[in-house]
Amino acid sequence: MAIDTRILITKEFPNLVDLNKKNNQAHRFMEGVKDLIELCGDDPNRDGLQETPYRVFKAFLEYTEGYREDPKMHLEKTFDVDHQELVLVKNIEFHSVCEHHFAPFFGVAHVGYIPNEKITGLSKIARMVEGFAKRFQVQERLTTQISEAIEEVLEPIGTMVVIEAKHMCMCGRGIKKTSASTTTSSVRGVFADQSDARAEFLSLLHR
Ligand SMILES: Nc1nc2c(ncn2[C@@H]2O[C@H](COP(=O)(O)OP(=O)(O)OP(=O)(O)O)[C@@H](O)[C@H]2O)c(=O)[nH]1
Ligand SMILES: [Zn+2]
Repeated sequence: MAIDTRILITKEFPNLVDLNKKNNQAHRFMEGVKDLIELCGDDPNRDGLQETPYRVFKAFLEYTEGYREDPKMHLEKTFDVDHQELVLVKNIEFHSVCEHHFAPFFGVAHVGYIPNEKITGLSKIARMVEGFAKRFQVQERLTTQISEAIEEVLEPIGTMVVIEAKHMCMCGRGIKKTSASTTTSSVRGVFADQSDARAEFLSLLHR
């Protein structure tokens, strides 16, 4: 029997769904997924696909939860510490969605900065990365947004971000290069001005 997906979503996402409005956002999204299933050549009413529009809606809310926060906010709780040396958080795993194909891309972000009085909690850097990753993205913008957030909130001596990722739109479709990975970087302050600073970041990164 078909479940009333609108009732389920109302319980889980009360702010997004108003059951009294037939044409609410969740309902429109799920109708779109049903159309997609039909256009691809399958039957949205067959047993295995009946709950799929609801699942896809929930999944997209998760993929895009970064739109419903300001990721910079996570950095705002700072501590005054006299440490003007590199702080490098390596291998922050992330999952994002490529804005061209809605295919996943995922990998690791390495985030380094040289504080100028203000430091933030290490987990907050990972939270900020998550906030920018959970949007429709390209890898270059993700990389820049992370470095600019650190620059803006922590006002450090310099910031350097390197992201390594695999794009499913290049692996499972299109050119189908399953081994290809992409590295991007964004440098600000002392990392833009001094090759020594970049070299220190890279030597700690590859340790
Ligand atoms: N620069 C950049 N390109 C990306 C990213 N994610 C996906 N792409 C690329 O976006 C491009 C979109 O190209 P289009 O020609 O408009 O789309 P397409 O016909 O599906 O391209 P193919 O993937 O070559 O089949 C492709 O080359 C993708 O590899 C990203 O994060 N950064
Ligand atoms: Zn893509």
